[in-house]
Amino acid sequence: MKITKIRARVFEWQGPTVPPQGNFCSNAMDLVWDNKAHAGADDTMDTFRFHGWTVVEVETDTGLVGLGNVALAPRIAKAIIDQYLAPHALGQDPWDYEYINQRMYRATHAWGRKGVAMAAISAIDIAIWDILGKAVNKPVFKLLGGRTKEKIPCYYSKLYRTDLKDMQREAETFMKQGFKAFKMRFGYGPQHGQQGVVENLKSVEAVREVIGYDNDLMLECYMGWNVEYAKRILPKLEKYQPRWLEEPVIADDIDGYAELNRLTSIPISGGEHEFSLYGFKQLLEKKAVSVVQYDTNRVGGITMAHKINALCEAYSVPVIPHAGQMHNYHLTMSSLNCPMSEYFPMFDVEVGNELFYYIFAGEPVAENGFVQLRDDVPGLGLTLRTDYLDQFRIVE
Ligand SMILES: O=C(O)C(=O)C[C@@H](O)CO
Ligand SMILES: [Mg+2]
Repeated sequence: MKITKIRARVFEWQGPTVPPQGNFCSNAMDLVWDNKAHAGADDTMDTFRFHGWTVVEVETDTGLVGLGNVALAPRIAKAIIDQYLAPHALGQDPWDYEYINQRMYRATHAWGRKGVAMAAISAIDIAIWDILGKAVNKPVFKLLGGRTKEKIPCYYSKLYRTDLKDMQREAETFMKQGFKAFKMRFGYGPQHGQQGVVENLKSVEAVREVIGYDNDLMLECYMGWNVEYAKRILPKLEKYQPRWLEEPVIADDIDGYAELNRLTSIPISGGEHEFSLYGFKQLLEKKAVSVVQYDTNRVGGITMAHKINALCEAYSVPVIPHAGQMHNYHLTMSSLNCPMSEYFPMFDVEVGNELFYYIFAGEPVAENGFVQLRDDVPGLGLTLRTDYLDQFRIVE
Protein backbone atom coordinates (compact mmCIF):
# COMPACT_ATOMS: atom_id res chain seq x y z
CA MET A 1 0.00 0.00 0.00
CA LYS A 2 1.32 3.50 -0.82
CA ILE A 3 0.22 7.01 0.10
CA THR A 4 -0.78 8.70 -3.14
CA LYS A 5 -2.43 11.98 -2.04
CA ILE A 6 -2.53 14.29 0.97
CA ARG A 7 -5.21 16.98 1.02
CA ALA A 8 -5.30 19.62 3.75
CA ARG A 9 -8.29 21.95 3.90
CA VAL A 10 -9.04 24.62 6.46
CA PHE A 11 -12.61 24.72 7.75
CA GLU A 12 -13.30 28.23 9.05
CA TRP A 13 -16.52 28.58 11.01
CA GLN A 14 -18.75 31.38 9.76
CA GLY A 15 -21.78 30.37 11.78
CA PRO A 16 -23.06 31.87 15.04
CA THR A 17 -20.82 31.84 18.08
CA VAL A 18 -21.53 32.37 21.75
CA PRO A 19 -20.70 36.02 22.54
CA PRO A 20 -17.61 36.40 24.75
CA GLN A 21 -18.33 37.04 28.41
CA GLY A 22 -15.54 38.98 30.07
CA ASN A 23 -13.41 37.09 32.58
CA PHE A 24 -14.81 33.69 31.75
CA CYS A 25 -11.49 31.88 31.53
CA SER A 26 -8.13 32.94 32.97
CA ASN A 27 -5.47 32.52 30.32
CA ALA A 28 -1.84 33.21 29.39
CA MET A 29 -2.68 36.63 27.94
CA ASP A 30 -4.14 37.93 31.21
CA LEU A 31 -0.69 39.00 32.47
CA VAL A 32 -0.29 41.26 29.44
CA TRP A 33 -1.30 44.64 30.80
CA ASP A 34 -3.64 45.64 27.98
CA ASN A 35 -5.26 42.29 27.45
CA LYS A 36 -8.99 42.56 27.18
CA ALA A 37 -9.37 41.37 30.77
CA HIS A 38 -7.89 44.66 31.90
CA ALA A 39 -9.50 46.87 29.34
CA GLY A 40 -12.88 45.49 30.44
CA ALA A 41 -13.54 44.51 26.86
CA ASP A 42 -15.71 41.51 26.24
CA ASP A 43 -13.27 38.87 25.14
CA THR A 44 -10.40 37.84 27.41
CA MET A 45 -9.79 34.68 25.40
CA ASP A 46 -9.61 36.18 21.94
CA THR A 47 -6.13 34.80 21.18
CA PHE A 48 -7.25 31.35 22.35
CA ARG A 49 -10.35 30.88 20.25
CA PHE A 50 -10.21 28.07 17.73
CA HIS A 51 -12.82 28.77 15.09
CA GLY A 52 -10.86 27.11 12.33
CA TRP A 53 -9.77 23.52 11.94
CA THR A 54 -7.50 21.86 9.36
CA VAL A 55 -8.90 18.61 8.00
CA VAL A 56 -6.38 16.27 6.42
CA GLU A 57 -7.30 13.44 4.06
CA VAL A 58 -4.59 10.93 3.24
CA GLU A 59 -5.34 8.63 0.31
CA THR A 60 -3.69 5.36 -0.68
CA ASP A 61 -3.31 3.43 -3.93
CA THR A 62 -5.75 0.88 -2.53
CA GLY A 63 -8.49 3.49 -2.32
CA LEU A 64 -8.43 3.94 1.44
CA VAL A 65 -8.78 7.48 2.82
CA GLY A 66 -7.67 8.40 6.33
CA LEU A 67 -8.91 11.46 8.21
CA GLY A 68 -6.65 13.64 10.35
CA ASN A 69 -7.14 17.02 11.99
CA VAL A 70 -5.34 19.89 13.63
CA ALA A 71 -6.84 22.86 15.45
CA LEU A 72 -3.81 25.05 16.19
CA ALA A 73 -3.08 27.83 13.68
CA PRO A 74 -5.00 25.98 10.97
CA ARG A 75 -3.87 28.00 7.97
CA ILE A 76 -0.24 27.75 9.06
CA ALA A 77 -0.67 24.04 9.69
CA LYS A 78 -2.01 23.62 6.16
CA ALA A 79 0.97 25.49 4.71
CA ILE A 80 3.39 23.30 6.68
CA ILE A 81 1.58 20.15 5.54
CA ASP A 82 1.50 21.21 1.89
CA GLN A 83 5.03 22.58 1.68
CA TYR A 84 7.11 20.61 4.16
CA LEU A 85 5.41 17.42 5.35
CA ALA A 86 3.46 15.91 2.46
CA PRO A 87 6.62 15.29 0.39
CA HIS A 88 7.92 13.08 3.21
CA ALA A 89 4.77 10.98 3.40
CA LEU A 90 3.79 10.69 -0.26
CA GLY A 91 4.86 7.39 -1.81
CA GLN A 92 5.42 5.80 1.58
CA ASP A 93 3.72 2.68 2.91
CA PRO A 94 1.39 3.83 5.75
CA TRP A 95 2.38 0.72 7.67
CA ASP A 96 5.81 2.35 7.97
CA TYR A 97 4.20 4.91 10.29
CA GLU A 98 7.19 5.16 12.64
CA TYR A 99 9.49 5.89 9.71
CA ILE A 100 7.09 8.47 8.27
CA ASN A 101 6.63 10.14 11.67
CA GLN A 102 10.40 10.30 12.18
CA ARG A 103 10.92 11.70 8.68
CA MET A 104 8.43 14.50 9.26
CA TYR A 105 9.73 15.22 12.79
CA ARG A 106 13.40 15.27 11.75
CA ALA A 107 12.88 17.08 8.46
CA THR A 108 11.31 20.05 10.30
CA HIS A 109 13.48 19.84 13.40
CA ALA A 110 15.27 23.10 12.77
CA TRP A 111 12.05 25.02 13.36
CA GLY A 112 9.45 22.42 14.32
CA ARG A 113 9.75 20.31 17.51
CA LYS A 114 7.07 22.35 19.32
CA GLY A 115 3.88 24.10 18.33
CA VAL A 116 2.17 24.12 14.99
CA ALA A 117 4.71 21.96 13.12
CA MET A 118 4.09 19.12 15.59
CA ALA A 119 0.37 19.70 15.28
CA ALA A 120 0.67 19.45 11.49
CA ILE A 121 2.67 16.23 11.82
CA SER A 122 -0.05 14.95 14.15
CA ALA A 123 -2.74 15.47 11.54
CA ILE A 124 -0.99 13.35 8.93
CA ASP A 125 -0.09 10.68 11.50
CA ILE A 126 -3.69 10.47 12.75
CA ALA A 127 -4.91 10.03 9.17
CA ILE A 128 -2.35 7.25 8.65
CA TRP A 129 -3.65 5.37 11.69
CA ASP A 130 -7.20 5.79 10.39
CA ILE A 131 -6.00 4.09 7.18
CA LEU A 132 -4.30 1.27 9.12
CA GLY A 133 -7.47 0.50 11.05
CA LYS A 134 -9.53 0.56 7.87
CA ALA A 135 -6.97 -1.67 6.11
CA VAL A 136 -7.47 -4.45 8.66
CA ASN A 137 -11.09 -3.61 9.49
CA LYS A 138 -10.24 -2.86 13.13
CA PRO A 139 -10.75 0.24 15.28
CA VAL A 140 -7.45 2.06 15.93
CA PHE A 141 -7.48 1.17 19.63
CA LYS A 142 -7.23 -2.50 18.64
CA LEU A 143 -3.90 -1.73 16.97
CA LEU A 144 -2.57 0.07 20.07
CA GLY A 145 -3.31 -2.41 22.82
CA GLY A 146 -6.98 -3.17 22.47
CA ARG A 147 -9.87 -2.62 24.82
CA THR A 148 -8.70 -1.95 28.40
CA LYS A 149 -12.11 -0.67 29.58
CA GLU A 150 -15.68 -1.77 29.11
CA LYS A 151 -16.34 1.93 28.37
CA ILE A 152 -14.41 5.15 29.00
CA PRO A 153 -15.31 7.26 32.07
CA CYS A 154 -15.34 10.92 31.07
CA TYR A 155 -15.50 14.23 32.82
CA TYR A 156 -17.76 17.10 31.85
CA SER A 157 -15.61 20.00 30.75
CA LYS A 158 -16.87 23.54 30.51
CA LEU A 159 -18.12 25.55 33.51
CA TYR A 160 -16.45 28.72 32.27
CA ARG A 161 -16.54 31.46 34.90
CA THR A 162 -19.92 33.14 34.46
CA ASP A 163 -22.60 34.12 36.95
CA LEU A 164 -22.29 31.72 39.89
CA LYS A 165 -25.94 30.74 39.72
CA ASP A 166 -25.55 29.96 36.01
CA MET A 167 -22.50 27.80 36.79
CA GLN A 168 -24.49 25.98 39.46
CA ARG A 169 -27.36 25.38 37.04
CA GLU A 170 -24.90 24.09 34.44
CA ALA A 171 -23.27 21.73 36.96
CA GLU A 172 -26.68 20.50 38.08
CA THR A 173 -27.80 19.87 34.50
CA PHE A 174 -24.83 17.65 33.74
CA MET A 175 -24.95 15.91 37.10
CA LYS A 176 -28.45 14.86 36.12
CA GLN A 177 -26.97 13.45 32.90
CA GLY A 178 -24.85 11.15 35.03
CA PHE A 179 -21.46 12.90 34.99
CA LYS A 180 -19.44 12.26 38.12
CA ALA A 181 -16.52 14.55 37.32
CA PHE A 182 -16.50 18.20 36.33
CA LYS A 183 -13.85 20.66 35.15
CA MET A 184 -14.45 24.34 35.79
CA ARG A 185 -12.53 27.43 34.73
CA PHE A 186 -11.22 30.22 36.90
CA GLY A 187 -11.93 33.75 35.76
CA TYR A 188 -9.27 35.64 37.67
CA GLY A 189 -5.54 35.73 38.15
CA PRO A 190 -2.65 37.86 39.45
CA GLN A 191 -3.83 41.04 37.76
CA HIS A 192 -7.09 40.89 39.74
CA GLY A 193 -5.47 40.92 43.19
CA GLN A 194 -7.09 39.71 46.38
CA GLN A 195 -10.56 40.44 45.04
CA GLY A 196 -9.84 38.00 42.22
CA VAL A 197 -8.67 35.39 44.75
CA VAL A 198 -11.97 35.79 46.58
CA GLU A 199 -13.91 35.51 43.32
CA ASN A 200 -11.99 32.38 42.33
CA LEU A 201 -12.67 30.76 45.70
CA LYS A 202 -16.34 31.72 45.49
CA SER A 203 -16.71 29.95 42.14
CA VAL A 204 -15.15 26.73 43.46
CA GLU A 205 -17.35 26.91 46.54
CA ALA A 206 -20.42 27.37 44.34
CA VAL A 207 -19.69 24.37 42.14
CA ARG A 208 -18.75 22.15 45.09
CA GLU A 209 -22.07 23.17 46.71
CA VAL A 210 -23.90 21.60 43.77
CA ILE A 211 -21.78 18.55 42.95
CA GLY A 212 -20.90 17.75 46.56
CA TYR A 213 -17.82 15.73 47.50
CA ASP A 214 -18.86 12.41 45.96
CA ASN A 215 -17.95 13.80 42.55
CA ASP A 216 -14.59 14.85 41.13
CA LEU A 217 -13.86 18.51 40.59
CA MET A 218 -10.98 19.71 38.41
CA LEU A 219 -9.81 23.30 38.21
CA GLU A 220 -8.56 24.90 34.99
CA CYS A 221 -6.27 27.97 34.98
CA TYR A 222 -5.28 27.75 31.29
CA MET A 223 -1.83 29.24 31.90
CA GLY A 224 -3.37 32.36 33.44
CA TRP A 225 -1.48 32.49 36.72
CA ASN A 226 2.14 32.71 37.85
CA VAL A 227 3.97 30.81 40.58
CA GLU A 228 3.60 33.57 43.16
CA TYR A 229 -0.16 33.78 42.69
CA ALA A 230 -0.58 30.00 42.62
CA LYS A 231 1.43 29.65 45.85
CA ARG A 232 -0.91 32.17 47.41
CA ILE A 233 -4.18 30.50 46.40
CA LEU A 234 -3.34 26.79 46.31
CA PRO A 235 -3.43 26.31 50.13
CA LYS A 236 -6.88 28.00 50.13
CA LEU A 237 -8.09 25.53 47.49
CA GLU A 238 -7.04 22.35 49.28
CA LYS A 239 -10.25 22.14 51.33
CA TYR A 240 -12.21 21.76 48.07
CA GLN A 241 -10.24 18.55 47.32
CA PRO A 242 -9.77 19.16 43.58
CA ARG A 243 -8.67 16.12 41.59
CA TRP A 244 -6.17 18.38 39.85
CA LEU A 245 -5.36 22.00 39.12
CA GLU A 246 -4.56 22.46 35.45
CA GLU A 247 -1.95 24.61 33.69
CA PRO A 248 -1.38 27.18 36.46
CA VAL A 249 1.53 28.75 34.58
CA ILE A 250 2.80 28.97 31.00
CA ALA A 251 3.98 25.69 29.47
CA ASP A 252 7.67 26.69 29.40
CA ASP A 253 7.80 27.31 33.17
CA ILE A 254 8.52 23.66 33.90
CA ASP A 255 10.39 24.47 37.11
CA GLY A 256 7.39 26.53 38.20
CA TYR A 257 5.14 23.54 37.56
CA ALA A 258 7.49 21.32 39.56
CA GLU A 259 7.58 23.77 42.49
CA LEU A 260 3.78 23.94 42.62
CA ASN A 261 3.43 20.18 42.20
CA ARG A 262 5.59 19.72 45.30
CA LEU A 263 3.87 22.49 47.22
CA THR A 264 0.43 21.13 48.10
CA SER A 265 -1.67 18.00 48.07
CA ILE A 266 -3.40 19.27 44.92
CA PRO A 267 -2.05 17.38 41.86
CA ILE A 268 -0.88 19.77 39.15
CA SER A 269 -1.80 18.71 35.60
CA GLY A 270 -0.65 19.88 32.20
CA GLY A 271 0.60 18.88 28.79
CA GLU A 272 -1.92 20.15 26.27
CA HIS A 273 0.70 22.73 25.25
CA GLU A 274 3.65 20.32 25.32
CA PHE A 275 4.94 18.44 22.31
CA SER A 276 6.91 15.30 21.39
CA LEU A 277 8.15 12.39 23.49
CA TYR A 278 11.04 14.54 24.73
CA GLY A 279 8.80 17.33 25.94
CA PHE A 280 7.00 14.87 28.18
CA LYS A 281 10.24 13.21 29.26
CA GLN A 282 11.28 16.60 30.63
CA LEU A 283 7.95 17.10 32.44
CA LEU A 284 8.19 13.65 34.02
CA GLU A 285 11.86 13.84 35.00
CA LYS A 286 11.18 17.14 36.79
CA LYS A 287 7.99 15.75 38.40
CA ALA A 288 6.35 18.86 36.96
CA VAL A 289 2.92 17.28 36.58
CA SER A 290 0.92 14.58 38.35
CA VAL A 291 -1.46 14.15 35.40
CA VAL A 292 -0.36 14.32 31.75
CA GLN A 293 -2.83 15.86 29.30
CA TYR A 294 -1.33 15.81 25.82
CA ASP A 295 -3.60 16.25 22.82
CA THR A 296 -2.92 13.64 20.14
CA ASN A 297 -3.61 16.23 17.41
CA ARG A 298 -0.79 18.41 18.78
CA VAL A 299 1.83 16.14 20.33
CA GLY A 300 2.98 14.34 17.14
CA GLY A 301 0.01 12.10 16.42
CA ILE A 302 -0.98 8.64 17.54
CA THR A 303 2.53 7.29 16.92
CA MET A 304 4.00 9.82 19.38
CA ALA A 305 1.11 9.68 21.87
CA HIS A 306 1.44 5.91 22.09
CA LYS A 307 5.09 6.30 23.06
CA ILE A 308 4.20 8.97 25.64
CA ASN A 309 1.56 6.67 27.11
CA ALA A 310 4.26 4.05 27.73
CA LEU A 311 6.67 6.63 29.20
CA CYS A 312 4.01 7.97 31.57
CA GLU A 313 3.09 4.44 32.63
CA ALA A 314 6.74 3.84 33.57
CA TYR A 315 6.62 6.99 35.71
CA SER A 316 3.22 6.02 37.20
CA VAL A 317 1.77 9.31 35.98
CA PRO A 318 -1.73 8.90 34.54
CA VAL A 319 -2.61 10.26 31.11
CA ILE A 320 -5.94 12.02 30.60
CA PRO A 321 -5.70 13.57 27.14
CA HIS A 322 -6.96 17.07 26.40
CA ALA A 323 -10.33 17.61 24.77
CA GLY A 324 -11.85 14.18 24.23
CA GLN A 325 -12.26 13.68 20.45
CA MET A 326 -11.71 10.37 18.65
CA HIS A 327 -7.94 10.76 18.12
CA ASN A 328 -7.62 10.84 21.93
CA TYR A 329 -10.32 8.33 22.84
CA HIS A 330 -8.46 5.53 21.02
CA LEU A 331 -5.32 6.20 23.08
CA THR A 332 -7.35 6.25 26.30
CA MET A 333 -9.18 3.03 25.46
CA SER A 334 -5.92 1.20 24.72
CA SER A 335 -4.06 1.98 27.96
CA LEU A 336 -4.81 1.11 31.58
CA ASN A 337 -2.75 4.19 32.47
CA CYS A 338 -5.41 6.39 30.88
CA PRO A 339 -8.24 6.32 33.45
CA MET A 340 -10.67 8.72 31.81
CA SER A 341 -11.29 11.22 29.04
CA GLU A 342 -12.21 14.87 28.88
CA TYR A 343 -15.62 15.46 27.31
CA PHE A 344 -17.08 18.60 25.77
CA PRO A 345 -20.74 18.13 24.87
CA MET A 346 -21.81 19.56 21.51
CA PHE A 347 -22.61 23.16 22.32
CA ASP A 348 -22.99 26.29 20.27
CA VAL A 349 -19.54 27.29 19.06
CA GLU A 350 -17.80 29.25 21.82
CA VAL A 351 -14.04 28.91 22.40
CA GLY A 352 -13.94 26.32 19.64
CA ASN A 353 -13.36 23.00 21.39
CA GLU A 354 -16.88 22.08 20.29
CA LEU A 355 -16.18 22.79 16.62
CA PHE A 356 -15.02 19.20 16.14
CA TYR A 357 -18.65 18.07 16.27
CA TYR A 358 -19.61 20.38 13.40
CA ILE A 359 -16.92 18.95 11.11
CA PHE A 360 -16.80 15.25 11.96
CA ALA A 361 -19.53 12.68 12.44
CA GLY A 362 -18.89 9.62 14.59
CA GLU A 363 -17.85 11.21 17.88
CA PRO A 364 -19.41 9.16 20.71
CA VAL A 365 -22.05 10.94 22.80
CA ALA A 366 -21.52 10.54 26.54
CA GLU A 367 -24.06 8.38 28.30
CA ASN A 368 -24.25 8.55 32.08
CA GLY A 369 -20.68 9.87 32.26
CA PHE A 370 -19.11 7.36 29.87
CA VAL A 371 -18.18 7.28 26.20
CA GLN A 372 -18.00 4.06 24.23
CA LEU A 373 -15.90 2.96 21.28
CA ARG A 374 -17.22 0.18 19.09
CA ASP A 375 -15.26 -2.92 18.15
CA ASP A 376 -16.92 -3.09 14.75
CA VAL A 377 -16.08 0.40 13.46
CA PRO A 378 -12.72 0.39 11.64
CA GLY A 379 -10.13 3.15 11.86
CA LEU A 380 -10.88 6.25 13.92
CA GLY A 381 -14.62 5.93 13.31
CA LEU A 382 -15.07 9.41 11.85
CA THR A 383 -16.54 10.74 8.63
CA LEU A 384 -16.90 14.30 7.37
CA ARG A 385 -20.27 15.89 8.04
CA THR A 386 -22.09 17.64 5.24
CA ASP A 387 -24.97 19.18 7.19
CA TYR A 388 -22.94 22.13 8.54
CA LEU A 389 -20.76 22.65 5.48
CA ASP A 390 -22.69 25.77 4.50
CA GLN A 391 -21.55 27.42 7.73
CA PHE A 392 -17.85 26.98 6.96
CA ARG A 393 -15.51 28.81 4.61
CA ILE A 394 -13.31 26.06 3.18
CA VAL A 395 -9.75 27.02 2.30
CA GLU A 396 -8.24 24.52 -0.16
O1 LIG B 1 -10.14 21.60 27.80
C1 LIG B 1 -9.10 22.10 28.25
O2 LIG B 1 -8.34 21.57 29.08
C2 LIG B 1 -8.71 23.42 27.76
O3 LIG B 1 -7.66 23.89 28.14
C3 LIG B 1 -9.66 24.13 26.82
C4 LIG B 1 -9.44 25.61 26.76
O4 LIG B 1 -10.38 26.14 25.90
C5 LIG B 1 -9.58 26.32 28.08
O5 LIG B 1 -10.58 25.80 28.80
MG1 LIG C 1 -6.74 22.70 29.69
